[in-house]
Formats: sequence, structure tokens, C-alpha cells
Amino acid sequence: MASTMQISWVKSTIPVALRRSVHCQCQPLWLPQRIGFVAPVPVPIANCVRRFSNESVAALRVSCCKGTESDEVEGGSGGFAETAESYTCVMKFGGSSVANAKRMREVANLILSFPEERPIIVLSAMGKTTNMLLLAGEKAVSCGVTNADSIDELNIIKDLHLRTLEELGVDKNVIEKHLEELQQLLKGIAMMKELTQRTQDYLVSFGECMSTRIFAAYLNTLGVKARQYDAFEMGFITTDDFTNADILEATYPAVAKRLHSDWVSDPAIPIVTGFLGKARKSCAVTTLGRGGSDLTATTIGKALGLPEIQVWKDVDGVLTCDPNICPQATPVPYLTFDEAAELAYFGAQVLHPQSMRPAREGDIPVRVKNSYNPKAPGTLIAKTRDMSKVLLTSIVLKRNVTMLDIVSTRMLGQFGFLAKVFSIFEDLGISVDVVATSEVSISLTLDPSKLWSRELIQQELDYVVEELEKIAVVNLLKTRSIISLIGNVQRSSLILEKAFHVLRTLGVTVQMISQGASKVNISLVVNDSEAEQCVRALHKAFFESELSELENECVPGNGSVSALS
Ligand SMILES: Nc1ncnc2c1ncn2[C@@H]1O[C@H](COP(=O)(O)OP(=O)(O)O)[C@@H](O)[C@H]1O
Ligand SMILES: N[C@@H](CC(=O)OP(=O)(O)O)C(=O)O
Repeated sequence: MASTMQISWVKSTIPVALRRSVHCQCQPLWLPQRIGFVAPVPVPIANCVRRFSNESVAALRVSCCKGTESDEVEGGSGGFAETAESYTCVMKFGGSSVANAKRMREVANLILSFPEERPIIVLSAMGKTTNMLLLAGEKAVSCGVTNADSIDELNIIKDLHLRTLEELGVDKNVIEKHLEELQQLLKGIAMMKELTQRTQDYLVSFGECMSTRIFAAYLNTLGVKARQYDAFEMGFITTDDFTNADILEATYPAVAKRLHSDWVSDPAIPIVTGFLGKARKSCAVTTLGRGGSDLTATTIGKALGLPEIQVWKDVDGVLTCDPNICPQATPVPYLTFDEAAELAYFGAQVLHPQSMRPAREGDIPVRVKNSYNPKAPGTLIAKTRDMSKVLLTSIVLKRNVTMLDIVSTRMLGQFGFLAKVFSIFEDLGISVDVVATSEVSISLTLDPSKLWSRELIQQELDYVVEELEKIAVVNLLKTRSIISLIGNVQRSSLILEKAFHVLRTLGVTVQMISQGASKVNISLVVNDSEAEQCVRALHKAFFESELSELENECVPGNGSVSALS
């Protein structure tokens, strides 16, 4: 029997992934721009303070009184409706947005320039603090107890935070205890000569704990009432998967209840630590994976059923490509949750891979904005958008991927073969990104990235190969890249025609191709060494020529490849 190539798609761990099939409904839905949001008028701080503290907070008191004051907020997002009357949006500011005192002032100014909003603020650690804490931890393991105090990164972190306090006119005692404890912790690590993932999470939590304390205290000095929250003390309950914990359902009612009751008893702007949670079993501090503050923001948005979630970055929204690879990348004005989720999962650093889930579940639009350029319209992510004029939305590159070619020795039939292959990965809890199968062979990619999932160590890979070799001939190929073409896969013929023309011109061989069931993603696997060049050429062909603009406009005839769907 001829072996027909079927193209399929799997992500995350296999059992979950096999169940997943997301369909984009492609109905046009144009959400109205929120008044005053697109081009906020900069308001002098003094002015803002008066407007915020008198009008908005008073208005809030009224709206809270109108709502029920009952503490019974459990039972799905509908049950939190009374809270939605008090807060109007959640605004997340990433590390680059709060990198120093000047940036904190600008962010405060920005928040206060929307007096009609009653926001919940989520902050990341200042600048590169998380990276430096991780480095300090690594150094502490081998530097010896007596040298732990003089680890460079510790002193850089101390200097940055103390300087920020001073420049903002905030009392040192706001974070004094945290700085002392951080120093003690590094000594402890040095003494133990060991840094477990649990301790690592506790270590990096100092970044968000300090940035939020400084910012809340600063708002208070301006006369704007703000209240700091550590996420792990306010109801963020997670799995015990340190460094990459999942948020559990119990989080939603707990967070809503806490924010609601605090607002009712004493209204203040909540300043919440992004990225952190509390492990359900061990009760230790967890982190949600790098960039996890986006997920904190969307979780709060869903918990409170808010009308909007805003994530403020250092770029003008989600771009057509990583600007570090293609400086010509331009902002994408609209995205669906599916597109944004694929984009994030397949490596676009701009959004946390899991962050779209709560927004999609709560059907809450997410705006990606630039805190350095608030007038830029940014990107609006919602459930649906008009895809009829869209060809490609964005190109994403995921590097350092391991690929496996597995060819059956025909000891098993097709069904048994696929089942056996996937059960091996399931048993080992290993994530698979992209899959292409035929009757007797299967190609798939594994994600060894430390950033978003657990590290696949060589020993584990060896074990996988050993197990698979019992039923197949296995070829393990390292240093591969996945180029994901996110867009309107209903027009896949045109996308593939253009993409393959570009790649053929470059003389690049595509080693695997796969289309997602979500209908928004075509993935191509190439060698790492060729990947950036391919992405730049693809970007040029799809986004930088007049023809590409026309193609992005034209309404397709029958542009899809049905065998792929
Ligand atoms: N497709 C993309 N669109 C926008 N930014 C991207 C994209 N791919 C990668 N990036 C990078 O993501 C960065 C923003 O994400 P991140 O650093 O997490 O922001 P923050 O720390 O402010 O939350 C940008 O500075 C940019 O370099
Ligand atoms: N500070 C954490 C969490 C985070 O979300 O950061 P950022 O918003 O700066 O990407 C990190 O660096 O991963």
C-alpha cells in the first residue's frame, strides 16, 4: 500500500495535545477602541493625582456600594460580576517598562493619564533583575560562603533598587528586609553548594517582590492610594512544577474574592507581583515560566471578568517578526487568540505561551502596547477578526530544536506503531511540538529549550531513542529550527508557493512541514545555521514588497490545500 503523507500537529504533552483542536471562526468583529486609549494625552503628574484620587476613587466607592458586598464570589467568572464594577482593566508592565526610576515615573504618569480607568497593575522585576538573580544563584553554588556577599550581580541588584528608591523619594525600609533576606539566601545557597528549582523560584521572586513594593510606595508618595500584593499571598495557586508552574482553577475565585473585598473595605490601586504563585502541595513560592507576568495579568482579567487586559512592552505591539532578526518588522494591528497563542508557543518572546488561555476562556480582549510610545495603536488580540484579507500575520523562529525521524521496522501495524511512539513520550512526560506522519514513519520535534519548558537532558534523549529503537529505526537530528508561518492557513497554497519559492532561491532544504489543526500555523523545519537567513528572506517576500501587500489584501478563491487540513 502506498504510504500517503499525512500532516498533523501536536504540541505540549501528547495526551493534552491530541485532544486539542481549535477552530478559528473567522467572523469579523471589530472591537471599538477604548476612548482615550489610543492617543492618551500626557497629563502632568500633579494634575493626574488630583483627578485620580478625587474623581476616580470616589466614583469607585459609589460603584462598589452599588454592587453587592457579599463575599460569595465563587462559581465561575459570572459570579465575579460585582467586582467588574470596581476595576476596569488590568495593566501589566514588563521589566523594560520599569527598568529604573525614570521609567517608573513614566509608567506612573501613563497610568494616571487614564483617569477613567480603575486599573489593577501587574509588574515584572526591574530591567534584567531576574536574569541577574539567576546568575547570582549559579555563582553562589560554587563561590564559597565568605564570597557570597560580594557576588557582582547581588551588588548590581542592590545598587539599582536603592538608587531607584532614592530617585523616587521613597523610604529605603520598603525593601530593606528583602535585600537582607536575599543576601542571606545567597549565603545559604553557597553553604549548601546546591540550587534546587524550588530555591531558584524563591530566589527570583525577590525581583517582583521589590519592584512592586517600590512602585506602590511611589504612588502613595504622589497621593495616589496603592496597595502592594505578593501573588503567592493573594490566591495564585499553582502546581508544584517549580520554574514552570501551571495556574490551578482555584486561583480565579480566590484572587477575585481578595481583590473585591479589599476594594470594598478600602479602595486602592492594587500593585501585584507578576510571574509568581504558591505551590498547592508544598506551599512554596513558584514561578510561571520566563515572561510569566503576562499570564498573571490575563489570569486576573479572567478572575474579575474585566473588559480589557493590557500588556505594556517596549515594542509597538506584536510585530510581523522578531525585530532582533528583522529590524523592518512592523506591528500587527489585530490578532486572534489562536494566532497569538501559536505565535507565543512557537517562540515569539513578546507573549508568554500560556497567557492567551485565560483571556480566551474569559473572552477578554488583550491589548499589547508600547510603554515607550503610548500613542502607537498597538495590537488588539480578540476571539475573532476578519481574516478574508489576511495572508500572513507573523513569522516566528524557534531555535535549538531536536528532531527525530522514526521509521517503523513493521513489527507493528500503523495504529500500534503511532500509539507506541506516543506512549513512550507520554511515559517520559516529554513535550512534542510538531509532528508529520506516514503509515510507517513519523518525524517530530522536541523542544529542549530551558526557557519555556523543562530541559531535555542528554540522558533522557538517549533513553527515548533506546525505547524507540525497539520498534523502529531512529535518526536523532539536533540543532534544527522551526520557522512558523502564522496567518490564514485557508490560503495555504499561496503561502506555501511563496515560501518554497523563497527557500528554493536560497537553496535551503525543508526537512519537515506541518500544519496546525488551529488553521493558523504552518511550520517548516530547517537547519539552525540557515534559519535566520530564511526568516529574513521570507519576511521580505511576505511583508516588504508591494506585491505582498496586494496579496495580503486579495480575497482568495480556493487557496487551501485540503489534504493539509
Ligand atoms: N513578534 C514579535 N513582536 C514583538 N516583539 C517581539 C517579537 N518577537 C520577539 N520580540 C521581542 O520581545 C520583546 C518584548 O517582550 P518582553 O521582553 O517579554 O517584554 P516585557 O519584558 O516588557 O514584558 C521585544 O523587545 C522584542 O525584542
Ligand atoms: N521577571 C520575569 C517575569 C516576566 O514576565 O518578565 P518580563 O515581563 O520582563 O518578560 C522574567 O524575566 O521572566
